Amino acid sequence: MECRNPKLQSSNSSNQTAEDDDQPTTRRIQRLQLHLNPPVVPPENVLELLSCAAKAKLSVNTQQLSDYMRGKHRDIQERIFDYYFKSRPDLQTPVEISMDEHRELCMRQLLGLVREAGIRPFGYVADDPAMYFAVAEAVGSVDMSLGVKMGVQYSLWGGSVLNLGTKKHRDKYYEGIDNLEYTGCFAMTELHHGSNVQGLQTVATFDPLTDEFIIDTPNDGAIKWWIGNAAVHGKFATVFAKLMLPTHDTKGVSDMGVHAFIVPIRDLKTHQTLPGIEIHDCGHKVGLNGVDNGALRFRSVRIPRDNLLNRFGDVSRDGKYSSPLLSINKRFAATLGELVGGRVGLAYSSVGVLKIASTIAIRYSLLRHQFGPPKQPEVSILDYQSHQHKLMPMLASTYAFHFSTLYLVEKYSEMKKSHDEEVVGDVHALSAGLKAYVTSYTAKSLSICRESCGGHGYAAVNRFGSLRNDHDIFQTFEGDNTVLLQQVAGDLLKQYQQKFQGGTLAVTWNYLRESMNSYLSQPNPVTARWESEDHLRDPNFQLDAFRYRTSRLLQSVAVRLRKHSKNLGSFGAWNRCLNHLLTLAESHIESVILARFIQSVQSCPDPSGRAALKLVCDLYALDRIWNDIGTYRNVDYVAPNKAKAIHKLTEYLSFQVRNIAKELVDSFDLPDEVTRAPIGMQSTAEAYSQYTQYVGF
Ligand SMILES: Cc1cc2nc3c(=O)[nH]c(=O)nc-3n(C[C@H](O)[C@H](O)[C@H](O)COP(=O)(O)OP(=O)(O)OC[C@H]3O[C@@H](n4cnc5c(N)ncnc54)[C@H](O)[C@@H]3O)c2cc1C
Repeated sequence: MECRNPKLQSSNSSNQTAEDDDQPTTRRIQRLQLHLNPPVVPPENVLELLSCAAKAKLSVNTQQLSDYMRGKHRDIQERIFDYYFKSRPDLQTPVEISMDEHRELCMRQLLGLVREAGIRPFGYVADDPAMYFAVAEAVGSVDMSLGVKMGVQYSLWGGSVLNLGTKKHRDKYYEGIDNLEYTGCFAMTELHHGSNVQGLQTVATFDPLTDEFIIDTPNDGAIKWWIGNAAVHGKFATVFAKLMLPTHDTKGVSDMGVHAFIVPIRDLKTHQTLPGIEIHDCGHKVGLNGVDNGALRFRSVRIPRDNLLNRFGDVSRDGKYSSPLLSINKRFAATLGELVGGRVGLAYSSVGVLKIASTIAIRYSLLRHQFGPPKQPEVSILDYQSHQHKLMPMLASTYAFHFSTLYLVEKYSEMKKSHDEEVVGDVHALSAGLKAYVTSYTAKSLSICRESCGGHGYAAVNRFGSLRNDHDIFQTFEGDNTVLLQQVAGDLLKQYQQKFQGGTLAVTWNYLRESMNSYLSQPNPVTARWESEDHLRDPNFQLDAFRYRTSRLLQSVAVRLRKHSKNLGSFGAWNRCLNHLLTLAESHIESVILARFIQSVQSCPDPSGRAALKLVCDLYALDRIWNDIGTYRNVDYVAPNKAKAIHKLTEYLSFQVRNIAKELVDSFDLPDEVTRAPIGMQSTAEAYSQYTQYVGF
């Protein structure tokens, strides 16, 4: 593509002069840098990618790019779309629907999927997680409430039985969970405690006389709250409660920590609420009203000893406790660790939502024409620089997240097979970080998409309202994002300490080994001034910038924590540095996302697709650097001239991406039934007519 930005051209040529002035030193430092930070992309490949991306007009082979993107599980997604949109259009969710009708419809949608379309998600939870996440993404795009309801049934309730229970539980419950006879809930959260799971107050006391546990809600704060499937459809609940064992000392009982128990809540035949259980409806929500969230109170509810999900801790007939894990903290970590699948699914589905929203917004922005030069046709609103600024980095991020969440799913599947400790650690931190980062980004982007479509973006039929309302809670459930980012920061600090004690680093953190070394020296004053397009678009520079920032944040927060701990204690010091820690976690996740994106660009077999991805990847990287330019400037990693060049190039790349924006959203390969917004139809010729028909013309 021709460089149509004269300012950029002149700045590039002047860069050349600046570099030439200093050539011998520059080369020496470059060599030194290459030694310290081996390049992720060999220089000859960088040139090839750049020359492709710089061609006069990028022509994208949508089919090939789409084939590269869609991965292995497209067939099952097509089966799901065919079922809901072709065979059973009566199961589609209308734009206007009451809460009660929506809940019933959602249940029928799920029953239809399992019993009529013959898709059995539970088998995938057990044996093929990547397939399960593909199913979840597809049903979520039919109706996000359906995606969440399915998640509650199979990933949360079913997953707790599979992952926290043992063979006896699997034998007894698998079939019923799979065929939806045993509908169930995952009852962890209480009125007074959500994120702080160790603060739960529900108790399960062992009664050795009857060989039962007695489940009790000791006060109003311990009422289980927000429990999906509880208000209407659930027959069982996995209840998280403190396990109390009788002792022969003065205390009388001993608290063994939070464990999970299967508690029947409704009669299997009559569906009546069982004795001792009180259920109320959490009522109408901001979104996801197809899911029946309820509140549960237990009054001395007796369940057999066998209902303890006993993989990480068991109680014998005579009331003795045993566990392969020695401390309460270890058992707690192992229990929660088994639940990361939900986070992986949310991160993955959130990218699906972002694809739908950005597709609608970009297609409409191409179609919509407003104003123009005097006496000339009006221009597409996507030709406005401000509009490109709103939507093109978002499109680039969507691609970036696509590849990183695919990677997360791969890693999660590997973890489920190998149980390798290093992979487990990596998946825990990566799933927490990506879930938090991606869902927060998508939530913000949904508002930007609505706004970028003007008034028509506000019509419910054009989807942004329901997408935004339904998706919003992705930031909170399965781990609040702010809390999850702290886990990532905590993990980074642990890795940092290990590094200085000579330990090994987990896979995703490996880069710290090199970048911490380069961090310890001051930024190079010569490279800080390099501003040529070739340099700024070199993935080695981009990754180095991301990793440098993370290393610096990590090193400085470690020093601050140490300093504040002396006076404030570790809790107070952590709180004093909290914003710093959150920035560190985000910075690390951005580095991981960029590294995956760069690898995915290189692996794309089709040259036209590779060039398009390279362009989009550069925009992702430079936009993020520009967003945080203050940090880079403060430490002189980037000199003023380079900061200016980064800004100019980011705007120019947005403009270049705009020119292939249609092909890039088409490559997401979302059928019109999935986007469903009249203003976001694939064929722009139809968009206005669909919309006018919808209102009755
Ligand atoms: C629609 C919906 C469905 C749900 N489904 C289920 C379900 O099926 N089963 C279930 O068990 N639960 C469910 N939940 C509950 C959900 O998991 C909790 O809402 C979530 O864990 C957060 O807990 P909380 O709401 O108590 O928020 P809190 O933990 O009270 O957090 C409130 C705010 O405080 C901040 N905060 C908290 N701790 C810290 C900290 N250490 N540092 C900094 N900031 C902090 C958070 O960032 C947040 O902004 C659901 C909730 C909703 C709304």
